[in-house]
Amino acid sequence: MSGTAAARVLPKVVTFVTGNAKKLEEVRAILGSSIPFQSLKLDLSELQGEPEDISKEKARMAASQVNGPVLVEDTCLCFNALKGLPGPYIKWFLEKIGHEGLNNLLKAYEDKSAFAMCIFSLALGPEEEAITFVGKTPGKIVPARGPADFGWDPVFQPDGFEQT
Ligand SMILES: O=c1nc[nH]c2c1ncn2[C@H]1C[C@H](O)[C@@H](COP(=O)(O)OP(=O)(O)OP(=O)(O)O)O1
Ligand SMILES: [Mg+2]
Repeated sequence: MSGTAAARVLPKVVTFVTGNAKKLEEVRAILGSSIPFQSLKLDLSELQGEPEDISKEKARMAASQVNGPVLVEDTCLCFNALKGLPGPYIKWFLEKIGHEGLNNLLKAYEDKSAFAMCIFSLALGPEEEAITFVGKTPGKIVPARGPADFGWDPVFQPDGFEQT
């Protein structure tokens, strides 16, 4: 991050740090004007490990770059037949093997169920332990259909919905 970006960060305003424009759009729509926040586009390292640990560490890294309160979000797509994988690694799986490859991963299994998991972490500063919030949506992996403008949306059909 450049020094000028850090200088723009106001104290006591939470900075939502993401490199993903679609994600920012959704968070902005959800938070509205409920809390004062600004966004900062940083490409943070993709970490490995358990999803909650990854999210906490991501918040710590973001807070130390911003030097103030940050909110980060990490999205996992977890296949039950694969014990939760690709999970936090979905970004690279999607990039390398695409929607069809994600379906092929489950060819060997009857169970096509999956869940989308969003983990938000709020860190008040680089030295503070992040507070983590987890939300899960159950569904299943299906051949791609519908709008293809956001990540793995075309292959995930939430339970109780006819659309991906
Ligand atoms: O609602 C969603 N619907 C469909 N696809 C989604 C969604 N939300 C994230 N995605 C994609 C983006 C990325 O390929 C992977 C998560 O990786 P993830 O590290 O959380 O996102 P990212 O690196 O793009 O942004 P960030 O800079 O906030 O880490 O799933
Ligand atoms: Mg990321």
